Amino acid sequence: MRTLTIEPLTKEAFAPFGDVIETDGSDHFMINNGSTMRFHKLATVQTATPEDNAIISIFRADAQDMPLTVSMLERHPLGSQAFIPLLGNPFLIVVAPLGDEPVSGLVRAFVTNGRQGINYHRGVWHHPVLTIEKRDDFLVVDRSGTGNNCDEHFFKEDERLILAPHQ
Ligand SMILES: NC(=O)N[C@@H](O)C(=O)O
Ligand code: NI
Repeated sequence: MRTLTIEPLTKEAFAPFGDVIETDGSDHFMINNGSTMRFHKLATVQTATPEDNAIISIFRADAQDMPLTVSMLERHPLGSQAFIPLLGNPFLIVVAPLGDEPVSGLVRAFVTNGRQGINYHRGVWHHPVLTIEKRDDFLVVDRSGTGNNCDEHFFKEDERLILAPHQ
């Protein structure tokens, strides 16, 4: 099984998968009579139909045992999904490009710097949220509406991958 190289998260590297939500290097302008800096339109919430809603949730996620065998990825065909860390901790991301199924050889892993969130675009294959801390809180912005919005793909045994952040 291939051990994933864990790349530092950057807007450029993550562009095929979605947006990086961060102040560093982002467009901004002053508002509120000069008392507030607005980092504007860092990501767009994607939905599928006019009846859909963009909703805001909090995920309190417990750490997976590491090293982790990545045996599955999921995608949300009807909407984007954003994870914004509430406690300032780095977290791990495992993604694969759009397609009918994730391609094991194209799976990539990233680690955030604690000041970054991400917004998976519609249909981007990703692993369910992966903390580095024992437990961590995320603000999550995603789509609510009718129909199935979560496809899961389970890799064949020889396609599975290893995520080993502490080595
Ligand atoms: N199932 C759910 O709401 N969470 C996943 O989509 C995830 O990416 O963690
Ligand atoms: Ni998801």
